[in-house]
Amino acid sequence: MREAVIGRSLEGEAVSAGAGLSFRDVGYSIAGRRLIDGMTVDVPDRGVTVVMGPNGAGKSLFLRLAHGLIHADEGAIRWGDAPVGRSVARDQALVFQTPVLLRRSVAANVDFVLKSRGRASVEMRETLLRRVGLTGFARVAARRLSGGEQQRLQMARALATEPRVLLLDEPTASLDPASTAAIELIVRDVALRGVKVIFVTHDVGQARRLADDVVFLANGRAVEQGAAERFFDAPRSPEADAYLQGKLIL
Ligand SMILES: Nc1ncnc2c1ncn2[C@@H]1O[C@H](COP(=O)(O)OP(=O)(O)OP(=O)(O)O)[C@@H](O)[C@H]1O
Repeated sequence: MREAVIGRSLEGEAVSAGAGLSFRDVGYSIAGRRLIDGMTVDVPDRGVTVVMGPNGAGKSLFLRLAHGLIHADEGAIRWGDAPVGRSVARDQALVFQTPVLLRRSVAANVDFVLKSRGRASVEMRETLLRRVGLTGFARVAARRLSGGEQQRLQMARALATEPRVLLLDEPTASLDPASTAAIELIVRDVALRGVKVIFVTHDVGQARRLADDVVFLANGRAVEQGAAERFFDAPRSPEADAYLQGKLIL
């Protein structure tokens, strides 16, 4: 079967860009509809950046633009000194809400990614499975795992690429609190190891637990960004204020 790409990284290939992300006046339209509109964002090169905003705000498009999966019509997107592009994307892993896995064993799922980097070994696989709390699951068919376990396996596959940047698009949206906590632990561990994390979520509690800084989007624009503590204590924009109070923004 065709392998679904969840992230790419080429060992030994130097990428000059630092992990700091900047959007400058970025525009993106589909069929004449302006979905991202003059978006300017600066994301620090360390820690966990949480991206929040109402449905349709442009969070997924933001991640896809940042990863180079789609291309801006206007403006500039850079990671450090380098424009977003293939060489930068190779240093990143992107994890979606719905796990994208091979219909094979847990071990085969991790080995596939390790092999693609020429570094498959039982030891590496076991280390990765331990990091995501799946020790002892190697021979289990991936499709037999619970939703939370599948998402942890997807995290192991992402980490197998040794990304410098981990982009997560609502990875816990369909998980129960225990599975959500497990993913959050992994995310914190990854960030402590120096990997830049950009995490899209609707869950304000989760955002408070994870965020070092926040980017808040509404209507295809970044309406607010900055340190998490300040954002949650005193949001400056009416949109973020309404969102944090659970009020619908149209
Ligand atoms: N391929 C596409 N074709 C047309 N419109 C699109 C496409 N992809 C996204 N959009 C529109 O762009 C807007 C932003 O979409 P996006 O998926 O980034 O929102 P989001 O903030 O991630 O929303 P949600 O919280 O619901 O996941 C939405 O109005 C969506 O309908």
